[in-house]
Amino acid sequence: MNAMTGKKAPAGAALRRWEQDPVLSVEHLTMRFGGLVAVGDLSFDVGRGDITALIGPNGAGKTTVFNCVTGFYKPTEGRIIMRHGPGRQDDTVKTVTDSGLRFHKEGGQGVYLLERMPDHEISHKAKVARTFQNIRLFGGMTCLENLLVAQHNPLVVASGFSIGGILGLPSYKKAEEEAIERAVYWLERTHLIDRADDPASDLPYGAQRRLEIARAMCTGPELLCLDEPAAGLNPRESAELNDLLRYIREEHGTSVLLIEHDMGVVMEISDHIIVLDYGVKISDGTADEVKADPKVIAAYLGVDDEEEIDIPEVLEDVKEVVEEHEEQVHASSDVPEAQEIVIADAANYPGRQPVGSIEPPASGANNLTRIRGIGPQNERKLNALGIWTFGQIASWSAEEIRWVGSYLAFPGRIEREEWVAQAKVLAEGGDTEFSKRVDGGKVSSSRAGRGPAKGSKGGKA
Ligand SMILES: Nc1ncnc2c1ncn2[C@@H]1O[C@H](COP(=O)(O)OP(=O)(O)OP(=O)(O)O)[C@@H](O)[C@H]1O
Repeated sequence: MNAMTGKKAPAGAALRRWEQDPVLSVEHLTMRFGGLVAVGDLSFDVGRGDITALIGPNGAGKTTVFNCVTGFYKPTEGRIIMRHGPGRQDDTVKTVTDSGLRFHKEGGQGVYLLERMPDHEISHKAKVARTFQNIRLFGGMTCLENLLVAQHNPLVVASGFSIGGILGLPSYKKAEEEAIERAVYWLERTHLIDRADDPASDLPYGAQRRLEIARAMCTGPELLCLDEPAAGLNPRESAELNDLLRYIREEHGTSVLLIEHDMGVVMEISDHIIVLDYGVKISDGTADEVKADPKVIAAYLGVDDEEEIDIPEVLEDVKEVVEEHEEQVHASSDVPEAQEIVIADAANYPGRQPVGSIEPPASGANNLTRIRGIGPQNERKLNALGIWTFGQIASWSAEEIRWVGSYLAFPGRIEREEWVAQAKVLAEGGDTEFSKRVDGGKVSSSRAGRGPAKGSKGGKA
């Protein structure tokens, strides 16, 4: 079956590379919103290991396709097949379709019918990861924390849904170490390792885009779906993005499906381009084929030679996009649901505070995320140790610094001694450059301002 046409390829007709070995096939996809047909009877294949671009004018239906593939929308009609392992696996696809099951996997192979699966299964079982048009990082968490939270699922599984975690089982410790290793790897690959301890909302726009990709890659996807990854990037950042996507494909064999308006990016890196207009496919082929297609030129690339670009207007648009984005980051600065805290080596804790003080001291807790390098995840772990105030951190002994460093298992670039120095200033009621930015709302934090953590709870020892 040919996903482009929905028909069997005529005898003798050579299948395109992406038709022979598709990681994803979208077949006869239709999505209606009331009377509006956002996507109509759309079929295409995404080749394994390819960079595939979905392009088209505004409102063509690209994001709707992404939302159907990643389970945010249930399609009105159609089938979306994700495959692990080589080839079309037509027999398995038929068996799964006829059986009414959602997927079948065996050995290294698997067939997943995404239109039947909830979004969390699409990411964890079918291994499809995505980024969004408007960045959706946890702005108040550090870069490293954002990448650890993305791997929440394997950690929960390794902890036997928390019981093992509380007991500090080796499987949990190992999974935690692997999660950190993976996070550090992707921070290095995306040139963000020096910002590991900084809140995500404190990064420049282009760096946040890279962090989103790093976060998606931490889940070990087979297919990475990127919604306008180059939006708002300057030419240097766009070139870096191209290199990163090529690296992801070449070194990890991850297939990439992207929506992109930046034709420089699309034409340079895409192996395969699908063009939509009004929810319908108007072209499908290599960059050279699509560029030469009169339908595409008419619908999309056809810019009148006489037409002049109004630079001030473009800059105004960019400003709007950036402002909208900043609002989004601040809006999404909530900390996701807390995980159980593990204190595996509690008996050897050299600190003066009792381990596992669940409640803050009567005098109130400080907002420890005003210390640069302590994000909300670390703050919770410190609270679970009974550390609630700047004064406590300011008085850490060298031994305690070492112990806490290993407890947090946090390969931060900001030395613990630097935390202690900041804590000393804050404990005296002073400010640091960073705390001023937190207090001024310029950096998202676990909570607003300088005051005590109301209703804050630590984990169990
Ligand atoms: N949840 C929804 N409810 C109603 N209409 C929707 C919904 N989502 C999308 N649409 C409509 O479907 C059509 C396709 O929208 P979509 O966002 O998929 O286009 P797009 O190609 O991604 O556009 P852009 O490039 O501007 O992001 C548009 O007319 C849009 O208004």
